[in-house]
Amino acid sequence: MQIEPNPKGVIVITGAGQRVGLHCAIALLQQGYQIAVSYRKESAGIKALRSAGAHCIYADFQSLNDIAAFVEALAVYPTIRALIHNASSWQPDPPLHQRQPSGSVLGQLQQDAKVFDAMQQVHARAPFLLNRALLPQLTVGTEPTDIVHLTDFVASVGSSKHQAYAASKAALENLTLSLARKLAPGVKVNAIAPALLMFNEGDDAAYREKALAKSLMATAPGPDEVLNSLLYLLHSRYITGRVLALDGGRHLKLP
Ligand SMILES: NC(=O)C1=CN([C@@H]2O[C@H](COP(=O)(O)OP(=O)(O)OC[C@H]3O[C@@H](n4cnc5c(N)ncnc54)[C@H](OP(=O)(O)O)[C@@H]3O)[C@@H](O)[C@H]2O)C=CC1
Ligand SMILES: Nc1nc2c(c(=O)[nH]1)N=C([C@H](O)[C@@H](O)CO)CN2
Repeated sequence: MQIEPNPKGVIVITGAGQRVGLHCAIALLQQGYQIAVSYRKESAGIKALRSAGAHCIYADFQSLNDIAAFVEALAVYPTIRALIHNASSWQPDPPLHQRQPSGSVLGQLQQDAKVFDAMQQVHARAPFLLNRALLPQLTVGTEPTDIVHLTDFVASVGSSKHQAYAASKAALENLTLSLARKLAPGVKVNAIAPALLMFNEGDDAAYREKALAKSLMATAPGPDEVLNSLLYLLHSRYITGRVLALDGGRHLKLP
């Protein structure tokens, strides 16, 4: 079965059950786009999106079977206006090991590899696979369409505690460049690289103060900043292969 094209088009957002993804999905629905999202947790956000008319599809992007099922579920749309890769897991690196004479090296490597592989799978492999699989639907019409990768400020400067996460976001930034070359002029491919956008529930006052002090603007601007950047990219007919920095001037803050 194919779904009648919505005049504003279909926007696919991954990981839209909460926070930035949810905020953007709701706002874009209100602007008249048809929205299809991926989720893992059946959250209040997903229930709200479903009742507002969004197409909510279960997918864990560490699983190739789930990625295939997600692509198959999206086959109901003959065309896709934009594909927004927001799904992400901010996992810290495991603690550095003290080598024990009797300890298992393999066990330690497995623990480290689990985090590294998870980060690459969610942030680099899944977008790479989805971009290729959904390309036919992104290249139907004559108007340019969009792929947007949500990366991170740390992709360009590294992170001592989230090395695997930062490396995987750097991989995604590099895919932005390759894909922009490959797909122009039919598809614009850009990245949005935020520094701190919003805190997590358990972040204490000391952490918040330290995190805020890292940027010149010294604020946590919230998800609207990403929405505004997305709309800017969707409305542009010229920007491709760029990384939009949403970092409050953090690049100018000396350590
Ligand atoms: N928040 C911030 O301050 C910053 C955010 N960013 C980036 O902006 C984007 C949005 O951030 P934010 O809203 O905070 O992200 P969150 O961590 O709050 O949410 C990300 C979403 O990704 C989904 N997800 C996680 N792992 C998987 C997986 N294996 N397969 C499929 N989906 C998965 C989650 O789904 P579910 O809930 O269903 O499990 C979740 O809804 C992310 O790409 C993030 O890296 C960058 C810098 C700063
Ligand atoms: N997927 C996520 N990525 C990131 C998160 C998050 O909660 N989920 N949070 C951050 C932090 O806000 C950081 O920028 C400052 O502490 C980074 N990435």
